[in-house]
Amino acid sequence: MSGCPFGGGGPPAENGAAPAATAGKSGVSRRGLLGLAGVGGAGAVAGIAAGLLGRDAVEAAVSPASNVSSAVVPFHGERQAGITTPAQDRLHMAAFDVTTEDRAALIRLLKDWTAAAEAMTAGHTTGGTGAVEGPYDAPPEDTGEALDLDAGRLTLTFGFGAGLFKKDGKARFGLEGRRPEALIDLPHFPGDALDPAKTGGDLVVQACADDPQVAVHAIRNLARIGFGKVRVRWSQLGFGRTSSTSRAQQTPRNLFGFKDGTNNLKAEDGGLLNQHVWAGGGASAGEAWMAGGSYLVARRIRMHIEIWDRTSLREQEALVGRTKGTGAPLSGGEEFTAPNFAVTGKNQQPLIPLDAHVRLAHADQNGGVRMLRRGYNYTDGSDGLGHLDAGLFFIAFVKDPRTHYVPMQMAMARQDTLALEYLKHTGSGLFAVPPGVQPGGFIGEGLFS
Ligand SMILES: C=CC1=C(C)c2cc3[nH]c(cc4nc(cc5[nH]c(cc1n2)c(C)c5CCC(=O)O)C(CCC(=O)O)=C4C)c(C)c3C=C
Ligand SMILES: [Fe+2]
Repeated sequence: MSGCPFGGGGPPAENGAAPAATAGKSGVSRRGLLGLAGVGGAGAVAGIAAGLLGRDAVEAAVSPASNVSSAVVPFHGERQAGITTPAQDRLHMAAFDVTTEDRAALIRLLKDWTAAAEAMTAGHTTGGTGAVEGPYDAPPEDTGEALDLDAGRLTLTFGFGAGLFKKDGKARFGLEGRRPEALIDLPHFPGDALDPAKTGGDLVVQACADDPQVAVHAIRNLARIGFGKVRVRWSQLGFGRTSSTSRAQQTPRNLFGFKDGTNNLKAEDGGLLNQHVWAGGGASAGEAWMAGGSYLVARRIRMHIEIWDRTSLREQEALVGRTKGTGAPLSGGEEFTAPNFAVTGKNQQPLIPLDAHVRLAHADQNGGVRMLRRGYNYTDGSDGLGHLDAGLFFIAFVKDPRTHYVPMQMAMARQDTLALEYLKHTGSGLFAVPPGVQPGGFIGEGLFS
């Protein structure tokens, strides 16, 4: 761990941000604010900070969580971090229902979340006084469990659900005409067994980090800041990324034991990202705020691992269409060899079966569309019937879910034997992820301008 993340060097960021060194803060220290506290008391600090110094000064005054990580992923940038930035190993995602109907309160929340996200992704505590420097008789501004931990490459990625725009037939927050057409209500897919308590949400926050405590701390503090304005609808912990988002990363494995993420879109795929991941400005002026953003599809997919574990290796490989050991396609070669769907074996049957997952998911079968997958394994205890509630928390970022997710999911739900016999979708969400935040701006600013 090194010195201040705003002062040091750093590699170029992959979210279009300047390196940490130039991302830029003026560097008012927490100690400086505490000096003010001596004049008016710590309680006055918040008022001074919020009212007189302005948000930049408050942001700059965040207190270091202790050591500052060299592993800081810049929060600011053209795109939000947590999409093409290298996938970390831990996830805590939370969806929130917005309980206030006050537009100003919602904007205030997004500004407060921005300030907290800037602080936490830099390895700092939240608020002007952090976890232990505030008034003794008031709850601390930061919950404290990340003290002594570094930034852990924390990324916080924010998205807006359909319920932010309209709920129970009523437009909300003056956002009529601003809902992007691509932010559809996902259709019911055959076999869906969605739990309403694990589905939907007006806002989503994806927290990814190297350390689960860092990710959990981040969501917890955002929920605390949102008290009285938002309520957690569902949250999901994940471990063991199930995708690579950079060619520098080794392909990880899912809970079926297979390499997952081999043929994922990766940060290095520049032009393809424009084609398949980054959203355009939409057909109407009202949705221009989404240009450069993306759409996040989340699906909680339970895997029937006990049945899988009694399935032969031959059958497992046929279901996936790749070998379990190396991840090579069944048509031959090594992990990154392109699958050949035409080649047949001794019995004239295709080496990659017609119902294999990789065949049905491949761009050739889906009008050329691709997606950037960024999912995680999960286990949430057991179901009381002797089975683990385990699976894959599928996350994908796509340019437009109508073309880049729904048709592929529909085909899988109908024809993919892996999906039909071994998977059950129990939760779901679709969120519009706005472009990145610039210094001095706030999350989703364009939506409110
Ligand atoms: C609708 C999209 C997809 C869902 C849902 C999905 C679920 C799912 N996938 C696996 C395991 C693997 N998937 C692999 C490849 C793959 N999967 C999708 C899409 C969905 N998967 C795509 C687009 C691809 C790439 C296809 C290609 O272009 O070749 C693989 C192979 C390795 C890889 O390329 O990543 C595995 C293994 C599980 C277990 C699962 C649900 C629990
Ligand atoms: Fe897949």
